[in-house]
Amino acid sequence: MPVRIYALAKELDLDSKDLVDLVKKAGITGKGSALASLTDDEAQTVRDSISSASKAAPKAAPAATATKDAPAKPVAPVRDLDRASTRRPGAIQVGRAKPRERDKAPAGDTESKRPAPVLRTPVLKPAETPAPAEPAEPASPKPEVRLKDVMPATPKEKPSEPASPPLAAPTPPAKAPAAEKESGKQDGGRASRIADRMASNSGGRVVPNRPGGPVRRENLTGGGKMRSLDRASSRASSDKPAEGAKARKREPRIKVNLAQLPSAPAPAAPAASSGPAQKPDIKLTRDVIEGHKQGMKAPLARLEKDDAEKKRNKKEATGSPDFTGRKKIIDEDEKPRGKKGLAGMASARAERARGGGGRRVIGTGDQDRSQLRRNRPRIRRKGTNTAAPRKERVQLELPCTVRSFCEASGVSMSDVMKALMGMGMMININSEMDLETAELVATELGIDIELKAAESLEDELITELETQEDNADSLVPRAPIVTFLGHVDHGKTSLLDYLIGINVVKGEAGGITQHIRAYNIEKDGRGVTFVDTPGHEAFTEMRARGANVTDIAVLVVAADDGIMPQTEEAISHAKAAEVPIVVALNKIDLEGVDPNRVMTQLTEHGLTPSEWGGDVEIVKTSATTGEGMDELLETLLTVAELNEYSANPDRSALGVCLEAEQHGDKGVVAKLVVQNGTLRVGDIIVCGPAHGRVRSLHNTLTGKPITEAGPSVPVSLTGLDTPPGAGDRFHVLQDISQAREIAGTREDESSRQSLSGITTKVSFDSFQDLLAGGNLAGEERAKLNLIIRADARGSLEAIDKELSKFDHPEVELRVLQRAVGGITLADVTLASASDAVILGFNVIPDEKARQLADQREIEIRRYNVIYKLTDDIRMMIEGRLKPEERVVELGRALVKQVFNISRVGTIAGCYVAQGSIVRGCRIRVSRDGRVIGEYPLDTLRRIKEDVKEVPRGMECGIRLAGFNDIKQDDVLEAYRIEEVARKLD
Ligand SMILES: Nc1nc2c(ncn2[C@@H]2O[C@H](COP(=O)(O)OP(=O)(O)OP(=O)(O)O)[C@@H](O)[C@H]2O)c(=O)[nH]1
Repeated sequence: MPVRIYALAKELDLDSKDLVDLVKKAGITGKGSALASLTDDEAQTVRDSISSASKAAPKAAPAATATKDAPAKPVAPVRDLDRASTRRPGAIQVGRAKPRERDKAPAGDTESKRPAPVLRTPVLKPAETPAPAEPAEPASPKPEVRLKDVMPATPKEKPSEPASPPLAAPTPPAKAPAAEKESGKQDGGRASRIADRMASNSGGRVVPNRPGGPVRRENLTGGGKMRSLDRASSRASSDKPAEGAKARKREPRIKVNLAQLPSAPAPAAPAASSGPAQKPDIKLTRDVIEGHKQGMKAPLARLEKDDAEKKRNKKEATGSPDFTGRKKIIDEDEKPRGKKGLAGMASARAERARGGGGRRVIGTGDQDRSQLRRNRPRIRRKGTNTAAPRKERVQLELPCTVRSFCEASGVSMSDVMKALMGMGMMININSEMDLETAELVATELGIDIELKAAESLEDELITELETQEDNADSLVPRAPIVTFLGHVDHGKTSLLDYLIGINVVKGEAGGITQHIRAYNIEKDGRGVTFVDTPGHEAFTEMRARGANVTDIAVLVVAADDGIMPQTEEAISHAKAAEVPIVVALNKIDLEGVDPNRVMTQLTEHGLTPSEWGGDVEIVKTSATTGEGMDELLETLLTVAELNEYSANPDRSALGVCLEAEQHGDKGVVAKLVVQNGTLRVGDIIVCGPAHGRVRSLHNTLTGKPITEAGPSVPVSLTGLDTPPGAGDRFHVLQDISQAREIAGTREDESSRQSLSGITTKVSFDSFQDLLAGGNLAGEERAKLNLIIRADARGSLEAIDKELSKFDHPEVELRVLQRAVGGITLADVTLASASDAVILGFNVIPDEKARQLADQREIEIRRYNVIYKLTDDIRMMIEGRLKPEERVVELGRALVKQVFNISRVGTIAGCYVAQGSIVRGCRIRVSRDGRVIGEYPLDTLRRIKEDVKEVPRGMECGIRLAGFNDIKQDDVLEAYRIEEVARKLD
């Protein structure tokens, strides 16, 4: 019976990828994936080649010292890795840090009671290797992994403990063959094969312990007890004291030496304060502080000055006349009391000047006058700026109004308004400023601004739910979610119907899938969830909304049709989603079909069948006869098993809405897929702009009510207030008011965005900017996603060849899709979901594609010369996109009739369908979606009259300069070339 490589690898306890390599080495070709099947003979060949390699491996001999009489050997058991980690090619495989619960075996468990633990052949250092059976064969010169690296010491182990005597002496070499035979019987030589594999994988550097003997934990650890590798190895090496000592010397042991804590003296209690708390001698008055802020000198300087003045006044008071015209200042203490006459009058005036308060007048200089001014009660005048003092570093929460900006920054309202007007913005004080405006104003006013988006409930709750990591112990395997993609009528729905045992095809209007269907079925106790979409746009649309619900994509290709345009698109969409692809080569029952032709086509599209040495599984199916259906299901389950899809059913549910509609009687019915957690009736959920309490859940296949839905289960749900969109994610919350608030905020946000048309798609300019700004620094290499459409396969190949020459250390060009033909809606959807730029070579977008591209701001760059295309990419990468010649589209006209007039040429009678046709413009002629040429407009006439412009809805006659081969139904696009300076240069 044929056996899959994956299953054989399991049987041999090898990594599937390693076995694929071994199969190749064994001379069996066309088995490129772990899912490929081997016939009995091939499987036997592989087994034989592995065992012969094991015999040939020189490193096998040393381990032959092991016998069943020597249960404790210097061998380190290495636990098998998580299967996920073994999938990584080339990874050094060491034991899992924390074994899963199901992997743990109770101590003393016997081999027969528990499933055989998967043990890896140990790898020893040469010094630690027991005496080789055949001394002539050299030990590995350069060990790959050390024992202590692969086996952590048990907690009980004392690393510094001297090596104890060996538990069992190495078996004499003479006994080795018998031992090998004996042990080989026990496990069918599996360990031998593993040993061989490791020996061969490492190019003979790895020394397996026992090529023929069973590798059991009990054997290795002395009756089930874990033993330190170090100890085991030291025991082994103790047979050869010199070598063992050397090994010990080389192998540093881990010593845990804890330094003794110094006996620090107890901190002395603070001395009790003896007196009252000390108070400052001098208290600066408010005036002094204020004055100092305005540049007034320190009080000491002032006191010195006062002192000097006092002395001078004293002199003057003792007889010298005041020639300076200044008022004489007399110290109160020195004032001659009871003076009469002039002196008395002067003193009385001085007294009045002092205000009679007994306060000392310090002086009458400018400084004093300003102080007097400051002492006056302040009068608050109308219109005075009351804003907080201007700050340098401003923190602002977005969204902010002009008012809140002023308040936060301390800048006057008039200054902010002036700055806004200077930028051509006439907004009022309560207007909201977006991030960009706020930054511009801040720059204009020289304020350092730090803008903080206000933390919303969305961030707080939803982000937390999305990023919440599940404990490894709580994860259980879940059913894979499988999506069918392919060209129309290739049999997606029929296949799904057959698999789930219903017949939907007959019921479909016009035989075309109109709705997304999702069903969960069970096969041999394992579940699979199937999703059938009306087209790959729906699949990609979901990705565009960040809801990549698919685990595995089944590409359905009808064997009679082969790869069709929509198949090509589906391939690109599945590849862009980065999910495993399984091909169902359907309608294989039809007569005369040639599977090889389709397989060749698939190879050309980068999907090499596993039977041709690639890694894509191709299953020949017939939805009519049922041929290959079991194999398809089996393949899907195997892929799922290899990928180990898991989820935590014990957390609150989250998932994706596939579609929703308003029913007259039931209200909103939404079809959801639970991706993680369990959804229950009564749960409060928020899904896009909708929220509510789950009123009912129904099985999507049987329609029966259910109370809960676990991971990967699709359900029909009622209870939401409004229909969410396809691809909207749902979350379960604890509080209905929170759900309401989040849904409301989303609704507001989406209407705000649809009004402002904000999108953040990538363009050459923005990409160049990101590169220049180092915003992509986090990534190893910035990826520029491209979708290429060309007029012919030859052009595509030429473009491919040119693009392959780009080898930039920082930028990786990733072509998501390359196809022949005009730019379609699907291209724009894919570009939108994958942040790609569309490059059209001699092709034009159709009307729907153009509209969607405008709406979502997807950049479509069109070229008619290959070197211009490659030049643009090169210059963008090098950050020197020149001011470009931008094509300004003016309008398009359809050729209704053609008139050939002798001596005049061909006149196209046209109807202007969009924009207008303007004199002096250039005309691009397209036929069947392909550009066939670009020519200057020669004559533009309306009813025999030369006119300057013909607007939309009118008819006109057009003659082109240098082109007379216009045909009916040609599309004429009028454009003008403008030189536009690049935005950011
Ligand atoms: N002979 C033959 N006919 C098939 C097979 N599978 C599907 N068909 C027929 O092909 C036609 C299209 O099948 P559908 O299952 O509706 O194809 P589809 O890909 O789902 O089409 P859309 O829903 O339009 O995307 C139907 O008439 C089927 O009966 C097959 O394996 N063999």
